[in-house]
Amino acid sequence: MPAPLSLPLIDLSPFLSTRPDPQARREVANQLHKACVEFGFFYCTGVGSVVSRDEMREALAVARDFFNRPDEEKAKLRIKSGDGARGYQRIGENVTQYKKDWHEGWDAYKPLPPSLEDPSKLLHGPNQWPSEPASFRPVLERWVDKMHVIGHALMEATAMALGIDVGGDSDEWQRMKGWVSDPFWVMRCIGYPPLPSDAEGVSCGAHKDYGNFTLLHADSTPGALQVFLRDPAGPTLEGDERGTWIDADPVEDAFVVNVGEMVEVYSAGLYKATLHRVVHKSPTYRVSIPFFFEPTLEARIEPLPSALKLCEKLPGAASTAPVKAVVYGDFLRSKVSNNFSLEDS
Ligand SMILES: O=C(O)CCC(=O)C(=O)O
Ligand SMILES: [Fe+2]
Repeated sequence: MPAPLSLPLIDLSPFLSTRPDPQARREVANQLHKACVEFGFFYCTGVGSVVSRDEMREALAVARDFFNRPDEEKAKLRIKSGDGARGYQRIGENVTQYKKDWHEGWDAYKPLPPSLEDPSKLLHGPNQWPSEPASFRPVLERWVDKMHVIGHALMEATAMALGIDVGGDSDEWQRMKGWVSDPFWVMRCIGYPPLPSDAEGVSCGAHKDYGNFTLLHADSTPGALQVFLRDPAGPTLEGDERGTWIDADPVEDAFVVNVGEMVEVYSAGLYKATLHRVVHKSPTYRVSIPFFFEPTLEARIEPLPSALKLCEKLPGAASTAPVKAVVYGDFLRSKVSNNFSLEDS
């Protein structure tokens, strides 16, 4: 029997070091290129200079403590119909492909300047931070800052992976940096009770992430997150793609990173956003914290010339349909408004 496939591990430390080693960076960029063409997913290690093991534990602990709070307390933070995005959702309120997801969640987005805040407008409300546990907000605000450091490092590694010169002032690298000059980040805390055998959906239905990079930190529960490996001869049909579901079990001190649909656009279809889902059946309460390192709302994301050149060299890996430019904010608004159950019970 062939060994079960697992996602590649990439040590990002050369991109986080203050003393750059060009050869080490080149090697990481090459690994990233291969991982993004083949999987759209990888484990990111070597982040200890940014986030310690204790901080990783603490982030999960405050999220778990929040989910343990009484339902009435969590309900006060429920996502309101106006902003439609920031706050708490009970089990079943998040919907993927018309099926209710078996998880509860709390979502925060980059805050808007007070002059632009308007809770009656999609995404324009304030974040609804819980007051208990008291350390929830300071711990997770620090987390947001740290995820930005890793996000920017991933951006540089991706530029190199696409063959872009990041040392000088190349126009393409300037453009990429501009796209993430003020990321419209999203952070979710997700709590997964065991999936009942009669649930109509799964813990989190199969989907692709829509933005730039997702940095997922989850507790040690195995057999929950699954990634769809595209394979024309694979046993499973998901939408119009054939492939195989593989487990993406947690690796200590590593993030699970995946590329979203915006990377697919600027890499001209070379680095594909990949379907993933959560099917959590074991009898524990699983907690995860995906952080979405996204473009600025105004960024007009378009296929990069270097990516188009690479596609000519790798015709099999590239997208068959031409990839169109999109303004990230427009794309995001269309996605967010589709994500929630319409029931208001
Ligand atoms: O909880 C997880 O492992 C994955 C969550 C996820 O895919 C998402 O929120 O986009
Ligand atoms: Fe996801």
